[in-house]
Amino acid sequence: MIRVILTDIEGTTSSISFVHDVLFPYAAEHMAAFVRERADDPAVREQLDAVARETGTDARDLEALVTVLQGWIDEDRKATPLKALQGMIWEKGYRDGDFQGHVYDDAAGKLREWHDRGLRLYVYSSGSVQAQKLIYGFSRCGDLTPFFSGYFDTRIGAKRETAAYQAILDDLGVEPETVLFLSDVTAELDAASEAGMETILLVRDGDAPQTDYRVARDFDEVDGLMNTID
Ligand SMILES: CSCCC(=O)C(=O)COP(=O)(O)O
Ligand SMILES: [Mg+2]
Repeated sequence: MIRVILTDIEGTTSSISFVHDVLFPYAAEHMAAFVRERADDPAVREQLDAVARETGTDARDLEALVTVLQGWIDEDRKATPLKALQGMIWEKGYRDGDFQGHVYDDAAGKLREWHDRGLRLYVYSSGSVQAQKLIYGFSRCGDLTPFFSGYFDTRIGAKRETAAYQAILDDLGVEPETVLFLSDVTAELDAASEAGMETILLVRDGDAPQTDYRVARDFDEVDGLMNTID
């Protein structure tokens, strides 16, 4: 019986285009100024040092670090220091009202309903925990953060690695078959099911791929499929 729902963000609760056409360009536009202005802030410095270590770049060469980070944004690299810096940059955009977090109506409705039914809800995204709290806290459907019991990002591991899902299970202290993982990426479902979790593939747009996974078009269909899982 499912007691915990672990959800992906991009392509699952939220549209891919919001992340790629609004969030990523905003971070790209503001990255250089942010790094220049905030490089001495210990939280920012920690991430810049991590970028420098990972790439062999001089940690004091801010322009070179920005070039690396812009390249990572362009290739959608799920690198923890980039994700941390993006979260810090997006905070201003949300607070200034430049954009609201995109969450599908069906997702917002079911998150509330599942929470009220006593299910425990968690997020697992490549976006940093700060970015996760922002997209749900400043969502177009209102503040959804009260529905979540916790958040996981790439600091627990990469989303296509089984070890990350095992680490999440250890952290939650629950049996794998009581956890339902929702994602639009089959490689992530492969890793989660290898760890013993139940899974549903979200296909928000277009044709469903040939797959053995349960497929849902939205969270109303997820809710229906959940009843078929023992
Ligand atoms: C937290 S919103 C930004 C999401 C993000 O940065 C990203 O790379 C998408 O990752 P996901 O694991 O949600 O597909
Ligand atoms: Mg996704």
